[in-house]
Amino acid sequence: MAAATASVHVETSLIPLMGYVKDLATQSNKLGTIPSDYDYSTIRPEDYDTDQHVVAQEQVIPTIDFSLLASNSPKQRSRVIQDLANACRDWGFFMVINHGVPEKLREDMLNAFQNFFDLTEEEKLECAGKHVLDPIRCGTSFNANVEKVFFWRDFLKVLVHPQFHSPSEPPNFSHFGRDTPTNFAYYNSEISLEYCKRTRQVVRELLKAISESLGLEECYIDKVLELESGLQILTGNLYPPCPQPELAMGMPPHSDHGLLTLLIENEIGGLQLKHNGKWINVQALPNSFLVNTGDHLEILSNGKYKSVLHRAVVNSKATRISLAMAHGPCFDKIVTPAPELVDCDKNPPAYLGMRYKEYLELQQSNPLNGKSCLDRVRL
Ligand SMILES: O=C(O)CCC(=O)C(=O)O
Ligand SMILES: [Fe+2]
Repeated sequence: MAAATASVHVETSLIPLMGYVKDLATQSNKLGTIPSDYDYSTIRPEDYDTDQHVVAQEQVIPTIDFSLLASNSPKQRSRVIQDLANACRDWGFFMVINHGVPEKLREDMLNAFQNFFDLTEEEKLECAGKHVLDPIRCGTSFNANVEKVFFWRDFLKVLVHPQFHSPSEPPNFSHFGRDTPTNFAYYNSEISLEYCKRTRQVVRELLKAISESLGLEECYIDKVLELESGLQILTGNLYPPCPQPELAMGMPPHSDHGLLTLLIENEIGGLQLKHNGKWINVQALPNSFLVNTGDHLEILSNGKYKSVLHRAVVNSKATRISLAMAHGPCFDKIVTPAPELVDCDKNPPAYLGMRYKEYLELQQSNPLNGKSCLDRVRL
């Protein structure tokens, strides 16, 4: 008991010393420079490519019309499944339109996170710097305790399924409520719960279609990975304006741990993905979800669908906020390639099985570095 208390004390004490990028940005923008420990270009030239902002020509990113998945016409549904197969195989990324999640709900979520990031450092302290798998955790960079270079990013991570958490609960968090005439909380848990439910529905439908696209039965992924109690983690990312955006990085190249991540952003772009060896700027269609395929889809599909490498670059003009909703298997599930997709002669298993919880802990407690976590289970 004493040891647990001590370790929490040590970790939380690191956060106020380092501070949030949001506060640092005000000072840096006055000076016109960033501190050297945010200069990503000197430390990771291989990722920096010396041409962070030289990206491939705009390309047409695959778009999936979600409403057609519910189509009565089998022909139309099978066309969307084929589109999903192509997107997962060739890109590991697609945009989803006509998904039915109301625009107002998305805006309310972005506002809730904006309100959270607007809190003072002291007010944020209750959510700060705990263990990587704690249900509510905010901080800066990715894992500031283990990084040599920091990223131009603050975050709030909330576990929202199978247990729903919200930073405005339990009641002792209520002092975060702004002192406005109505004294409403900065983060409305009902709105968050609704958003989580709606995005989970979208993902489970997409995964049914993706199952079919792999030649598996429709509910295969849902059943085998026990998505009824699957993990859902909501991460809000804040990227304040940066006076030297060509030197800093919001989030370094990485793949996501789960199956599919649904991302929305305020109107400011910054997400890039690696496609055919080049970085591509993602320009979101209005009201669309940006969908990344994660490491566990790569494992389950035995490498047929590779998780996409992506990163977030920053800019000097405007604050960017993104909300990434990660969806994964059940925490205790040991995920291996689907036996139906393995053939001992022609297509042997390419990944070892690992409990999803352990995988997540491994990814979150190490520096975020490309697909280094997946490499640990690659055969
Ligand atoms: O902000 C973005 O566009 C990317 C965020 C991201 O990759 C993540 O939260 O895993
Ligand atoms: Fe990501």
